[in-house]
Amino acid sequence: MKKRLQVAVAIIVNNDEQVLIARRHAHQHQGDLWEFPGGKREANETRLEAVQREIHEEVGLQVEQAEPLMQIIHDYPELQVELDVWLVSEFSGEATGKEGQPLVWCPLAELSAREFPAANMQIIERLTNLYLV
Ligand SMILES: Nc1nc2c([nH]c(=O)n2[C@@H]2O[C@H](COP(=O)(O)OP(=O)(O)OP(=O)(O)O)[C@@H](O)[C@H]2O)c(=O)[nH]1
Ligand SMILES: [Mg+2]
Repeated sequence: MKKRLQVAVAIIVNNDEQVLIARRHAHQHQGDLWEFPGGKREANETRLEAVQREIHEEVGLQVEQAEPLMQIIHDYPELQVELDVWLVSEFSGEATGKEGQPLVWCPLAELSAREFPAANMQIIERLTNLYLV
């Protein structure tokens, strides 16, 4: 059986309609691609706690309020991921790459020009519709 990972990811949009993206390290799964910050949910954690913890650990922001946006199950050849995608409506702090990863506030209109893992395609489509229509 393939491994299945539950992954909490955050769509963090600022007042200039830019979304926070990070570049995955070369050695990671789906390396060198852009991602929305987040990571694997731990046992004993709710989905909301997972996204709050991951965002604090990876980019140093406090998630003050977030709403579930969508869930995506995607099969990579080597593993299956369940992306639990949150739209962060309120946050505080300054974003920094706590794990040495490059961070960019990317204008929503330019998201589709970046390379993301295949599982992210539906998210990009959804965001484009939400904000640019
Ligand atoms: N964070 C994040 N992971 C994603 C995205 N899209 C996607 O397919 N993934 C996949 O989700 C899985 C888990 O994410 P992760 O590597 O961030 O997990 P993590 O922060 O707990 O990493 P760690 O194992 O180094 O502690 C990876 O296999 C990654 O390729 C995305 O937009 N953001
Ligand atoms: Mg991560």
